[in-house]
Amino acid sequence: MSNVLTLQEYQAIAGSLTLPTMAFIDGKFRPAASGKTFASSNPATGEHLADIAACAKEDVDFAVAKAREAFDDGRWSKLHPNERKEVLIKLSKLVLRNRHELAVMESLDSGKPITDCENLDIDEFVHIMNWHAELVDKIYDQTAPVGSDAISMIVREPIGVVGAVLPWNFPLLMLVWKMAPALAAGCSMVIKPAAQTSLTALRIAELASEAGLPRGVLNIVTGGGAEVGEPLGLHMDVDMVTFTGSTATGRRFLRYSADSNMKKVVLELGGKNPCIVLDDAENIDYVAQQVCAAAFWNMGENCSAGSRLIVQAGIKEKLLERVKAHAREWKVGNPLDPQNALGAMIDKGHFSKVASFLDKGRLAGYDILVGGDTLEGTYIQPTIFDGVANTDELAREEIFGPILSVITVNSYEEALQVANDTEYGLAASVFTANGKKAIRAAQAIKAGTVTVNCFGEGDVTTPFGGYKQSGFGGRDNSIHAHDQYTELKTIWIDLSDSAVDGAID
Ligand SMILES: NC(=O)C1=CN([C@@H]2O[C@H](COP(=O)(O)OP(=O)(O)OC[C@H]3O[C@@H](n4cnc5c(N)ncnc54)[C@H](O)[C@@H]3O)[C@@H](O)[C@H]2O)C=CC1
Ligand code: BAL
Repeated sequence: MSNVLTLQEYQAIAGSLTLPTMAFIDGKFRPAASGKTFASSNPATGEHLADIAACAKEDVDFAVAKAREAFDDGRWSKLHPNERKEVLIKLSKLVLRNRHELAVMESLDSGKPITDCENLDIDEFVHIMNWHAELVDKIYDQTAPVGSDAISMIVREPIGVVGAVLPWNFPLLMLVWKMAPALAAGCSMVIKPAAQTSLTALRIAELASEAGLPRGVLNIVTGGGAEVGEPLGLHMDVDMVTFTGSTATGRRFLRYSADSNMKKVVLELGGKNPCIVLDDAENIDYVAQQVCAAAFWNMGENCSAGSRLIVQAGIKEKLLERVKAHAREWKVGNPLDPQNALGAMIDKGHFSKVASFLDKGRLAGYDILVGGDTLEGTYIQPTIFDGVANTDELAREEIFGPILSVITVNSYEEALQVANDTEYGLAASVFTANGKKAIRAAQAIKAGTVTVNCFGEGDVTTPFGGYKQSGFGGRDNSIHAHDQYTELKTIWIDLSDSAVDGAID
C-alpha cells in the first residue's frame, strides 16, 4: 500500500513542522555547552531550516559519560531481552504514527524525493527496527564441546558504549542500520548525524524516549566532523565506533582508535560498483530498468550505486537503447513533489563536485547518451557517458551523483577483470541467462554484495559491507550486525573432582 500524499498535502505538513534544533543528551534536548549553533538549510531551495546546536568535545564528553552511566547501571543493558524488544517495537509504532512528519522532515533536510522517504526510508526503518527487536529474545548462546569434566559457555555481552557517525545520504536508514542492532543488543549509544541532516535523528531520539527508552541510552550529538566526530573517535571511554561515509574519513577512525583505546571500529565506506551485462542477458528492458535504478536511485548519492556499466559488445546497442529510454523516465525536481524520482544534491559543495564530473566527461569527449547538464538550483540530470575506459577518472572516482559511465568489453573474462580493477569492493551486479556464469562471476567478484539479474543491497536479513577499501571490521544488517555490537565471553566451569568446590559427597 502506498502511503504517498499529494504535493499540496506535503507542503502543508512542511509549513506546520516543529523542527528539533538541540542535541539530545541524557533524555533531554540541550543546547551545545558553548551555546553555538550552525545553520541548516533545505538543499533544494537554499531556504534556512533551523539553527542546530554546534556541539564540540565537551558535549561529546558529557554524552559519553551519560551513556556510560546508563550502560553500567544496567537500566537498558541488563533488562530482559523481551523488555528491550517491547520498547523498540513501540518506537516503530510511534515512527509509523508520525510517518508523514518524519518523511517530510527527511526530504526537506536531505533533498531526497518524498516517495523514497515514505516508501523506503520510513518503512525500512520500521522493518529493520522490528527485525532486530524480534531477534533478541530468540537467539541462544552456546556451549563448547569440552567433555564431561567442565562446562564451557560462550556468551555474548553488549559491547558497551557505541559511537555512531552517520552520513547524509540516507539519514534515517543509516541511523536504524546502526541503532537497531546496537540497542537491541543492550548497548548505549552516542550518535553523530551528518551536519547536513540532523533533524530526523533528533526526532527519533525524542520518539524513543516516548517509547520508554531510558535516559542516557541514546544520545544525539549534533555538529561537524572535526568538532564532534573526532572527539568521539578518540574518546577513551567509547568501546566501539560504527561509521558510514567516505573512505578518507573512515581511515581517520582507524587512526583515532590506534591513538586512543583501540576501540573496535566498523567502517562502511565508498564504492565504484560494477554492473555487468553479458551478451546472453535476457529480458533486456528489465535489465535496462535495473541499470538505471543502480545508477540514479537516490541521485546516485549511494555507496552501492552501480556507476560503472560494463557491457559486452554484442548486446551493447540493444541494451543502451532501452537504458536511454528508461533514464529519461527519471524525473528530476522538487523533492516534495511525488512525481519526481530524483531530488536535489545534498549541498552546493557536493553539487559543484558532481557538476565538475559533467565538465570532465564533456572535456574527455565521451558520447553523452542522456543528460549531461545541471538544472537550475542544485539538481543534476541523470547522465550517461559512453566510451569511458576503466582507467579514466570517471570510472575510478566515487562521484556520488547520477552519472553512469559505460565501459565496453569483449568477453566474460574481461568483464570480470574490469569489474575487479578498482580499489573498492562494496557491491556488484551481473546480468546473464547462464546460471553457471552468474555463480562463477558472483564468486570471482571481490565485493560484499553481488546481485544476479537485479540491482539491490539485499535486505535486513543479509549482511551489507565491503571488501577492500569499501569496508572494515564488520557488516551492517543481519545477525552479523547484531553480533558485532557484542563481545564474546568464555565462561569455563570446572566440574572435575579436583575442582575447588566441585567434589560431590
Ligand atoms: N559511503 C557512503 O555512504 C558515503 C560516501 N560519501 C562520500 O564522501 C564524499 C564526501 O562527503 P562527506 O560528507 O564529506 O563525507 P564524510 O565521510 O566526511 O562524512 C561522513 C560523516 O563523517 C563525519 N566526519 C567528517 N570528517 C570527520 C572527521 N575528521 N572525524 C570524524 N568524523 C568526521 C561527517 O561529519 C559525517 O557525519 C562524498 O562525495 C561521497 O563520495 C559521503 C557520504 C556517505
Ligand atoms: N546504500 C546504503 C549505504 C550507503 O549508501 O551508505
